[in-house]
Amino acid sequence: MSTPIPLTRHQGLEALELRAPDGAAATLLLHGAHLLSWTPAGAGEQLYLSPSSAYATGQAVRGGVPVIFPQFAGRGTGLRHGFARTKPWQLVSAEVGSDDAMAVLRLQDDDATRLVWPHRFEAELCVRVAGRSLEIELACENRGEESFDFTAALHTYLGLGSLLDASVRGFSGLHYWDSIKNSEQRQRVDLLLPEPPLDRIYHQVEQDLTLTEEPVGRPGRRVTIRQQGFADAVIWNPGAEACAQLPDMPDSDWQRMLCIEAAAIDRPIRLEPGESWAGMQSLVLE
Ligand SMILES: O=P(O)(O)OC[C@H]1O[C@@H](O)[C@H](O)[C@@H](O)[C@@H]1O
Repeated sequence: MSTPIPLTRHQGLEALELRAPDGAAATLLLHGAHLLSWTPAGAGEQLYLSPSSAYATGQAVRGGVPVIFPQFAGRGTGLRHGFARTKPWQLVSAEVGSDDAMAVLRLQDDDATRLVWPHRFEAELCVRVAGRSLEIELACENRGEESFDFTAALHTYLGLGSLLDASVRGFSGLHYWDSIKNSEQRQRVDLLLPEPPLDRIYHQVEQDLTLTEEPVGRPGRRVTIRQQGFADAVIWNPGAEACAQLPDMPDSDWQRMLCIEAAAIDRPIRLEPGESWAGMQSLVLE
């Protein structure tokens, strides 16, 4: 048995409040299919959301989980980080099940998207919360008559008490592109103590990543991050200087976030007519 979730409004935009029977919850905007909030059952907010973010048509929200499609960053001739994060998506379904809450949103090509990316496509984003877990799945189908390539990411902003207490594990032996040093590097140790500015694209990420926060005298936190269908993982923190240049983020908030993104960048996804692809990022609060 399932119960439909009604559309509501958040910051003046259409939104869905997902709440599973066990209390796990998430807030999803139709604008950009942007996930703003994730609170696992019995726990607090896990995502960073900028208090100075804009909520307006054509603008991207700073924080939560922006959907990056069909272009990652400036790697192409299209819009930086693609158009998906600034377009209105359509509601396909949203319901509370016996042990979860789930929503599916859809984006199709239109005159505006074909102007910047001349392809016919149908993308879907599915968000599911249950207990201590969050699953975000992005899928895309080629609805046209020619093949196309795209890059994509689920640009997850994890919220932190303090970056100083945070570490990430799971990168040992991986090669990465350091976008700040503009060079390819290899990570030898497993442990990453984020020292911003940090902007890396790790390749061939097959193992789970673990974000740990260990504040002195306060309870710690561990989130396991798994990805499927996405070969790369991006770690990004702007640091003090670049954060001060961001109009939609308070100057000191780089200390309160770390982006861990499931991404397909290094080898763009190629879809032949009629073909489809799906990639998922799942997060579990231990
Ligand atoms: O400011 P934007 O467009 O949301 O991008 C934020 C960051 O997104 C990350 O994914 C990129 O690796 C960074 O280079 C970029 O600065």
